[in-house]
Amino acid sequence: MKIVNLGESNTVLNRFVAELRDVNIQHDSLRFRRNIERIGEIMAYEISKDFAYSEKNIPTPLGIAPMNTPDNQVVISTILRAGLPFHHGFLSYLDNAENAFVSAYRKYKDRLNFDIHIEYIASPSITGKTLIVTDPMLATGSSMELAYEALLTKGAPAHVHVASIICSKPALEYLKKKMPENCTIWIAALDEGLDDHSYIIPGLGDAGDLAYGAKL
Ligand SMILES: O=P(O)(O)OC[C@H]1O[C@H](OP(=O)(O)OP(=O)(O)O)[C@H](O)[C@@H]1O
Ligand SMILES: O=c1cc[nH]c(=O)[nH]1
Ligand SMILES: [Mg+2]
Repeated sequence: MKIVNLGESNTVLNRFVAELRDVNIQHDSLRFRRNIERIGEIMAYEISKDFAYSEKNIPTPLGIAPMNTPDNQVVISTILRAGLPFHHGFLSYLDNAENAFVSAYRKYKDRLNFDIHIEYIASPSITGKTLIVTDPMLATGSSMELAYEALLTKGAPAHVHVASIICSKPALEYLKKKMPENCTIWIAALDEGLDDHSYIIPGLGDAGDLAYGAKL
């Protein structure tokens, strides 16, 4: 397993993450969604450096241009709801990828305890493919673990990329144990811990609500 924290380098990515976190900026939901999307675009570009490439002869109006292009069959998979703008960012750059969607939500038994429910999955076969599972937040890591388990009912991927924006240290430790050896975890920030409601501290709050509004 490999872990890549893109936030460790000083790039414009860190400004997009800062804007997601900033209470004075994050309530602009259009900007919030677009920043998640922009981070998806950057992460897709970074992950594409891990793909397998082969040379193809591309016909131009004036001749033949030898070009190295990727050969991986990619499936971008997203955990609803907060994953949607992230998914779109990935799809902007990996536009010939296939797509999968999984629903995961926290059902609170009381203020502190919850189960995660997976009720919906729409996915092509993932056998032999490069599976990218995207979700902007990894708090306990349970939604990612359960979504990945649900996706395994659709085949055995050749490689798995977990792509997230803010990951808590406990979630990273948890996923190191739960995800397979052929997995790379990509994050943009590693935060210290969780509050008693299992929200990431300092985190950004509720990504789904900030992107799409409060739910009942
Ligand atoms: O690592 P975990 O402890 O499982 O928490 C992370 C999950 O929480 C968020 O979704 P949420 O359940 O808030 O649903 P939403 O996107 O519909 O708001 C986030 O997008 C993850 O799916
Ligand atoms: O910090 C958190 C935890 C779960 N879901 C979120 O959107 N944020
Ligand atoms: Mg969710």
